[in-house]
Amino acid sequence: MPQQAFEKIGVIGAGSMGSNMAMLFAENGLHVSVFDVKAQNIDNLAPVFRDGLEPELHSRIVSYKEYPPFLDSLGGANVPKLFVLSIPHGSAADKVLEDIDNYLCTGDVILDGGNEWYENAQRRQKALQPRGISYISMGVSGGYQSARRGPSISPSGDRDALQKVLPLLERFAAKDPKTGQPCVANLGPAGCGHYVKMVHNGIEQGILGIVNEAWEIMYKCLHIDLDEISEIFGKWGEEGELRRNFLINIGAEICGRHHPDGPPSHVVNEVQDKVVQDADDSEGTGIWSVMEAARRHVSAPTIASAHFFRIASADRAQRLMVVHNLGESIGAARKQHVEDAARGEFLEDLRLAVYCATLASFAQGLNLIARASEDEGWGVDLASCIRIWREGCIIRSEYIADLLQPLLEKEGKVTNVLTLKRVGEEVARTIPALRRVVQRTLEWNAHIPTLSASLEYYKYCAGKHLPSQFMEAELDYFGAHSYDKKSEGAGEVKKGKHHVEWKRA
Ligand SMILES: NC(=O)C1=CN([C@@H]2O[C@H](COP(=O)(O)OP(=O)(O)OC[C@H]3O[C@@H](n4cnc5c(N)ncnc54)[C@H](OP(=O)(O)O)[C@@H]3O)[C@@H](O)[C@H]2O)C=CC1
Ligand SMILES: O=C(CO)[C@H](O)[C@H](O)COP(=O)(O)O
Repeated sequence: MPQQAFEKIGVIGAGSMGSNMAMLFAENGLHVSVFDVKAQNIDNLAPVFRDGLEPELHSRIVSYKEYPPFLDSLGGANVPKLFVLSIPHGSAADKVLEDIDNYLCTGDVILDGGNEWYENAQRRQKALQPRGISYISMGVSGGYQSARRGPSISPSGDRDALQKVLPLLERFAAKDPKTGQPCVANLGPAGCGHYVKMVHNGIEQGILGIVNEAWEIMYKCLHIDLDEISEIFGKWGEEGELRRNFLINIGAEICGRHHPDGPPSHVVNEVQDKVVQDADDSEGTGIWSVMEAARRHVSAPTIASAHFFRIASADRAQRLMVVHNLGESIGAARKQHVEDAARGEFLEDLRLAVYCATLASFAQGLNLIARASEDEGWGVDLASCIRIWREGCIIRSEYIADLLQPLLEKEGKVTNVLTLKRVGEEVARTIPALRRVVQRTLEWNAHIPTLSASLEYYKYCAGKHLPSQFMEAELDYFGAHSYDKKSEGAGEVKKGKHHVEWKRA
């Protein structure tokens, strides 16, 4: 029997995501109650909702500074309620669940829309399930603009509860402009929705690094002015391999944005070169993606290099001490003179290099999801991940989605995206451009941790004879770690059978 759909939703956490989702829920026919721990945050919402919503919807959202009236507005302690949490990861959600515990009852559904560590989500789901309360691990992507207009959503958890809320989430989610399909899918059991969102952010971190490096090469090395870079990014984002690539599209807008008042100046030029959200622990997904890749033995150097670059960027004061110690020239990108004709050719190489490296970031992320899904028995469908990332999210990239979705749908279970024939053809077609860009920009001393790591990734993944032959011998020399012999074929991922007494102890 179909369950009665919810008519009300309680949004807990009225920050940039929560407040915008509240308005979108109101537009999707729900009565919305909003709560935040800080009274000031609730006071700040009044003008936001007044200006952001059509007048006839104003009465659909009511904000609360205390839990009891907030929870009563949703029906109180004995009526099944729908919540969405949009708060920082970690202890905040545990505190919320503790605070509202007396009001929770069988049939309640809690959508955790934060960037949560998947094991926290699994723990909460396990604790609430015996009481008939469904905790849904719900990745939400696309930043606050998408929270307002339609995000990409990766929910997972109790199947019946998800069945009940999926029609609402399908209305709420971004729609693929090609097919009109909502960018949401039930990804599997508890925790994996947050895992997929974590990896989305890992891939995002890789692409942010790649685009960042392309920007420096154009701006600092080739001395292209920002308005022209805006046009270049604009063209890249219109057609070809980078079409409708969100981070390229917004790169065009960022480079073209001038201060409206005063003498002409670009906003991006006043931005300090620090990315701090990993280092101040406000965001965990980048860190966890790197940890998970290492823990599950999945090679993900594009994602990891972008991450370590960000960490080094965060503490500018410490960096300046290193600059003082090592000298300025070591870390400074150098200006180059490139003839006009050669410049066009180089920019085309750069465009393809950005694509080739972006494909590496996707491959690494998908391989990580595949491995985690296998380890945990989640059964995550990689094609569904690509489908829900087609619109509304930060890593949306039409060409890559058009390439990967049909391949993954056809193949079903894939453990390594680089083994797919069409992906191989794409890498073969574009890696020469990536190689040329890395080669030249290395000479220019540009910062290219992510581009160069992506090149090396392809090189070692496609290496028939790796120098690790020598590494294995060294490991055997000092650690008696033993090795497999070439004559024995590929063998398993297991300790070898042979040891040589290289030197007596
Ligand atoms: N910003 C983005 O682009 C995206 C963010 N996310 C995730 O969504 C979640 C919310 O992000 P965002 O809106 O950007 O963050 P904000 O900091 O803007 O909002 C979080 C809100 O939750 C409040 N809060 C903190 N602790 C509690 C609590 N225990 N109970 C109730 N409210 C609480 C905060 O109050 P206070 O002001 O006191 O801190 C704040 O108002 C995070 O998990 C984030 O990682 C997901 C996708 C995109
Ligand atoms: O979740 C997000 C987008 O999807 C948030 O924007 C988040 O802040 C991204 O952080 P990071 O780049 O550190 O992963």
